[in-house]
Amino acid sequence: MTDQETASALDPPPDVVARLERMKARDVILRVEGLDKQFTGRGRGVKALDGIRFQTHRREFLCIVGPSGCGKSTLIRILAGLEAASGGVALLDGVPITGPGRERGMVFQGYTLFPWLTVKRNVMFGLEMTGTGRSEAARQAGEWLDLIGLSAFAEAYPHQLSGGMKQRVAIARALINQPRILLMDEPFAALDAQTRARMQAYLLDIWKKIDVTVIFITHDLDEAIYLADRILVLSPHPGRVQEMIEVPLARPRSPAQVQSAAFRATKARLESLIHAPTSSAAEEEPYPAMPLMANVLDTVE
Ligand SMILES: Nc1ncnc2c1ncn2[C@@H]1O[C@H](COP(=O)(O)OP(=O)(O)OP(=O)(O)O)[C@@H](O)[C@H]1O
Repeated sequence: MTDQETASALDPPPDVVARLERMKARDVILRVEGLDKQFTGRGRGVKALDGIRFQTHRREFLCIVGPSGCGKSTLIRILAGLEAASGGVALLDGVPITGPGRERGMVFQGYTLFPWLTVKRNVMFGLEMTGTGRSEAARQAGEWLDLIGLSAFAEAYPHQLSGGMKQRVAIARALINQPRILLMDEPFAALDAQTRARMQAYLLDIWKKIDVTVIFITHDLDEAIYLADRILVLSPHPGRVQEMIEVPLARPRSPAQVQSAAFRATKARLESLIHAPTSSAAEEEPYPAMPLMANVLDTVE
């Protein structure tokens, strides 16, 4: 693809423009203004985030990508209220985030189900914690288990489930409290490629059916393009907003779109941003040349 072909493939077609316009006409649900994070401690401090600024609209699917160490997890932990910012503010429906809250659901990479509770009790947990009676919590958990196709496993324990099933339960557990935002930090990274593809399609299916905004961190550019309305690209050392990219692909998404010019152009654009040389002083050192081990007498290349 020439640069010109890439540029024109990045222009969304009219139906995608119209959908993105409808999305931007919805209320802003999350506004992040000048967010900084400085880790202090023994030795020198680390500036993880510097002046992060963006906003998401209700029912948007926003992915966040960037090189390792650019502060993606730090950012989502601040949005979850698990970490305090050093400066700036994140506002959910206009209210500053100062700690965890039930209007934010979370799904992380590690399987975070309680191993000593059954699948159904895991899903009920959030409701019971916020004061819903056990029978009502059980009724709602039953509905969610139907929705995620795991009713037959209601009385099973997490160790009896596959990785994909565990993450489906984790998603149901996060959504049962009807959060405004679902925060996902590499939720499918530990799954094999086939299960991961099924989980992506499955997540889009749920997202379509309920009123929730998704913020999804991933290392996988194909995953980001397949899922997102827009992709926030961060640069490292310290993490800064590099670009917000509108994904020029129609919905519903399908695996066949991976072959399209728009998909390939978006991936090329993301790769050029993420692998661009940085002028930062904290740039990674090249690996030193490695000597052969003393007992290696021939070469393999
Ligand atoms: N608790 C902490 N104390 C000190 N430094 C930290 C802490 N947590 C993260 N950092 C530093 O902040 C920077 C951003 O880390 P973070 O884990 O948010 O990046 P990331 O983009 O999620 O990385 P990865 O893609 O590898 O998961 C890194 O330089 C990291 O070493």
